[in-house]
Amino acid sequence: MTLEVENLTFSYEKNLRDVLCDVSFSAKDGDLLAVLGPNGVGKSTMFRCILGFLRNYTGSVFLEGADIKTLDHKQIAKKIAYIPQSTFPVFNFTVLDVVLMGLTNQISILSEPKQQHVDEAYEAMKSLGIAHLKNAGYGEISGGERQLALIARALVQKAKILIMDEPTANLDYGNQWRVMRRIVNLANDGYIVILSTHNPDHAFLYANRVLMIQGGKVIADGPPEDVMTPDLIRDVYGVSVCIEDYENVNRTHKICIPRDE
Ligand SMILES: Nc1ncnc2c1ncn2[C@@H]1O[C@H](COP(=O)(O)OP(=O)(O)OP(=O)(O)O)[C@@H](O)[C@H]1O
Repeated sequence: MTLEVENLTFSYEKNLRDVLCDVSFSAKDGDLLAVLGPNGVGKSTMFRCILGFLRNYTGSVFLEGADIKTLDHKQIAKKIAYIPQSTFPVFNFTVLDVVLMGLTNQISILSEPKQQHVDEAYEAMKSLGIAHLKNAGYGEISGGERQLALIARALVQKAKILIMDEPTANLDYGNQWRVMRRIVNLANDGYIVILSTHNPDHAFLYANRVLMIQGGKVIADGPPEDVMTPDLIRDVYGVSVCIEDYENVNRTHKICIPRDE
């Protein structure tokens, strides 16, 4: 699987400033790409373009060589699963219903799901520690639990590319580690994972590549240790950091995963 983004340029309204400007990058099997950048620089907008939600951009997005604009949402959903930043519920489905939506390429949400699909959804929920919530209303669980439900929904979709918009933003410390470990395992299994995060530790420790975005432009793309220098972080975020703590970390995927309790 390959994803190629070429010279992506987008503005929400004609004659307004470009939110994305000439963004180019590519990702291949096994990449865990962390997209970093301050609030409002265009990370979610870039994801929406890649996913085909926004189409009036210039430039191109190629999914396995096919221009994404030629694919409909179902075709895209077979290859890309998306975890949105907002977990706000629109309808009060049960948690199980929401997770089953990840299988809508295989089942109709209007018919009764097969036991096999329910089992699959249940296993995904169990692996994320939310199986006990299966009959709870999606609108009646916490923000972190909703985020885990959306991750479970993406997992059952079995798409080889996962685009995750701040997937750990609502999670407690333990769940952050568990979800990051799961993400790393997926990348080790050959999935392409592209995630935005405001947690530089996650990017530094787990990603094999970091894309730094500022003002809608990619200002750096490379291994974390090359991109996340104190100078660049000061330029982008206006804060001084010390990265010495990471110096002795063997930043390979497997070693940085905390051991199971
Ligand atoms: N629907 C919209 N209509 C007009 N402008 C929008 C819309 N959505 C986002 N924007 C603007 O586009 C810019 C980029 O927003 P985007 O959500 O992509 O940023 P982001 O990097 O994901 O930010 P954050 O880290 O805060 O989530 C911002 O200036 C935002 O105000």
